[in-house]
Amino acid sequence: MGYSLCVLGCGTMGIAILSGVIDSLHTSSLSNGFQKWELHTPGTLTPIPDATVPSQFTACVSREESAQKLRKIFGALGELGQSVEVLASKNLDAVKTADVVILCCKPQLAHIVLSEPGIKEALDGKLLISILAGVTMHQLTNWVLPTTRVVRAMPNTPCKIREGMTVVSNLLASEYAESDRAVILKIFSSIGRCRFLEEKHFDACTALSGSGPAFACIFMEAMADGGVMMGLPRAEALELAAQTLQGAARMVLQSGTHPAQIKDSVTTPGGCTIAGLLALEDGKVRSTIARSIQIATERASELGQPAKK
Ligand SMILES: NC(=O)C1=CN([C@@H]2O[C@H](COP(=O)(O)OP(=O)(O)OC[C@H]3O[C@@H](n4cnc5c(N)ncnc54)[C@H](OP(=O)(O)O)[C@@H]3O)[C@@H](O)[C@H]2O)C=CC1
Ligand SMILES: O=C(O)[C@@H]1CCC=N1
Repeated sequence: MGYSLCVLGCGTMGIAILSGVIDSLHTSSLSNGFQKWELHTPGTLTPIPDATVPSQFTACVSREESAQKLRKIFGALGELGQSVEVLASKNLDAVKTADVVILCCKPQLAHIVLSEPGIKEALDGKLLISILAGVTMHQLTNWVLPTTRVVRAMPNTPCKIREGMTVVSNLLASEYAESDRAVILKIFSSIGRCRFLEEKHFDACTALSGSGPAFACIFMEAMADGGVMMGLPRAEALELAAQTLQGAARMVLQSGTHPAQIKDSVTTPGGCTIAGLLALEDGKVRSTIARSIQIATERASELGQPAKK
């Protein structure tokens, strides 16, 4: 029916991706792994298996303690009819039985994980999706056999609630490019938005959307703090801040409204919004936020690279 998906290094991001994908299988009409129905013989509808939908899941970690935690997390998802096999220090067994592998370990461990005896061979002819910040296609393709199809993806933590943003590097030409693209789109579109971009943009994407939830949450927390300063209860202040950011973001995404237009429409002449905006500008908020993306991009480019002497 479907294929076997292995998450190699199932920590924060691995859990976010697997949880989102399994949730999407449960809630979508594709949950049975069939794409559509076909009229084979008159009056008989036969399901066509969807080869882009995963149906078996493996999560790999290094420590048994982490495996125990994952079994609890994914045990709950088992009630949705999907089970995840959790393995500690058994990467080779997992990769051997997988069709598609998502590499989610720390960037500095990538080479060690991929050089474990037998892993290269186990990845032969398979699709390897790396979500590691800073580890380049050039490095990854050097660490596997030429027959392994490698692609980079940069997702973010909201994948866990299927509101993620994932950027995927353009696929290398191969006879599998089209089917790989379909598999990748199925995984990452099921847990949020997904778009393809050239690899040269990856460090910037890592900073903007990969790290972005952390930056957005600093802004959100600060807005809530301001509300608390002015006497709002903490919980309500946070709800107001979060829903306001979500609303503004949805206006941009859904109707294509430019952020400056939204800002202008909120800003009544002589009103309170312009007073607040000027205070923000006094604090150089725009350059501070833009510089944080610049600095994070520069740091992303160093991750997974040999330390400079
Ligand atoms: N966090 C984020 O928001 C994002 C992270 N990324 C990228 O995702 C990757 C993972 O980040 P994150 O999830 O935060 O990190 P975590 O530390 O949460 O997860 C790393 C996982 O790797 C496992 N691991 C360690 N050594 C091995 C090994 N030898 N074999 C198999 N598994 C191993 C760990 O298991 P154990 O606990 O047993 O050691 C752990 O489960 C990084 O490369 C990062 O750049 C990309 C986008 C967003
Ligand atoms: O902080 C990091 O290095 C990772 C990559 C993007 C988000 N978290």
